[in-house]
Amino acid sequence: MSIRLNCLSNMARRLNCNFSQWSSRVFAAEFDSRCDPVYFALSAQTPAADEKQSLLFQKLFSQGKAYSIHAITDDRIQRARSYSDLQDKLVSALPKSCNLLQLIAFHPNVNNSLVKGFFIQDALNNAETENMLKDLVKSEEFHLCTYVSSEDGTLWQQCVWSQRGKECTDVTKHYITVAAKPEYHPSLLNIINTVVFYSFEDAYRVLQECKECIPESKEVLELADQCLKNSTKGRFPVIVIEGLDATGKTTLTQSLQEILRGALLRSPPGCLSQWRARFDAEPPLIRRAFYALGNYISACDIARESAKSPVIVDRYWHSTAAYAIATEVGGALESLPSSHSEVYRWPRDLLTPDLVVLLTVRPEERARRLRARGVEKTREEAELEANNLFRQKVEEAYRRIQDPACVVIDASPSKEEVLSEVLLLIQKHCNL
Ligand SMILES: Nc1ncnc2c1ncn2[C@@H]1O[C@H](COP(=O)(O)OP(=O)(O)O)[C@@H](O)[C@H]1O
Ligand SMILES: Nc1ccn([C@H]2C[C@H](O)[C@@H](COP(=O)(O)OP(=O)(O)O)O2)c(=O)n1
Repeated sequence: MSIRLNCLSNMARRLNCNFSQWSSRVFAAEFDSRCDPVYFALSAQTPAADEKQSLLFQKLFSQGKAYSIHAITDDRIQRARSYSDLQDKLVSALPKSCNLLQLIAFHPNVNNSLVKGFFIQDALNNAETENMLKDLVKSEEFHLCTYVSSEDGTLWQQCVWSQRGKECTDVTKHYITVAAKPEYHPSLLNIINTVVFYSFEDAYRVLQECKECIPESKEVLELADQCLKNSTKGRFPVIVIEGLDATGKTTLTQSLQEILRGALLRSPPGCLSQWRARFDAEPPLIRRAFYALGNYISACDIARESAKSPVIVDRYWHSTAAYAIATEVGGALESLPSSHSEVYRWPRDLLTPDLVVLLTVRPEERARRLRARGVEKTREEAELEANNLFRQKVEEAYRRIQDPACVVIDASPSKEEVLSEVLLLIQKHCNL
């Protein structure tokens, strides 16, 4: 995997890559999101042979032939979209003998230094694989490396491939050494301003940069332009109901609206519904900026309505941040940023509700509710199984968000019991 992504912006510099610019990057190849990645770095000098290291590297590099590839561009929108395109191309076109791993390169402790790519193990050393990857490099959008061992198989080198005229040749070689496991999972480096946005301007800027490639962005930006950036809450309480799918948000918010004679709003607001699927299909940078702007647009409605009556909101900032963090952070529950991390802070310029209630339900009860909704049993069970870790991560991220923190309610009991518990909470927190 190249180490130079955000340093080099043109072909000339790519061919004459300066080793010092990228030697400090660490690479992480992930076999399975539940296990630690294999961390490695590059070295200009021949490293001392090390038995443990060579065993680790054999697992990575010696399965037939190994390659790494990533998109090259300084433009963050293009880079995010190229990564998604590359993933689609690799998944559909690589021979079945290939094993596709996530490979990330990063500068330890440097925010937003993370570059995503792929590591490919081709057990059968298939000519088709190499041809396909070389074709991708010809587009000059991607950067390709191969990995070769010394004759005795104890040392490994990374060869950087480049397109020269019509030929694809290896231009530079560097030794590979084991890198220390970083204190935090490297995915944490790319949360702030890449998947979670802490101001209107930061989210707005992403969609502005998308205007050319996603024309729908202009319409979303126009709606955002109409909303007051610092919407001030009225005198009536604002109550947000949060929770995973099928925890009972719709049921509860409707009952609360009736009982409190309030306004029922949601984020993203109805005016964005027509573009939701469009932005859901985009990479996290763009998709999450869309949801972040949705909160600011909802905040305008909340400000207006809370001058007239209590306001109940179905999902808001907690959902935006919790899903974004849980999706971005690879690995186990323990990989989530620690409770006091700044990623759990509330955006300074976003209207703050009086109460945020998080509905949680036991997994069996959630499965029962989904069944009652008519979701096919086997598919739903498979989904639950596959997403169990993800669901735990989202729920844990919800619980860690601060100022305001959410009040957690067990929503497994009957609808009436859940409603009366939440009404008690509202009385206590909102003087109603
Ligand atoms: N407390 C409850 N006890 C039993 N079933 C419930 C309860 N709350 C909601 N449900 C049912 O669970 C399903 C999911 O609820 P819903 O309100 O649509 O959740 P969400 O909006 O969070 O996806 C619906 O069929 C609903 O009738
Ligand atoms: N305010 C919000 C609401 C939803 N989201 C995102 C977070 C998740 O990716 C999805 C969850 O939406 P989902 O369709 O499961 O939820 P509902 O069925 O609308 O309750 O939307 C958000 O980022 N911000």
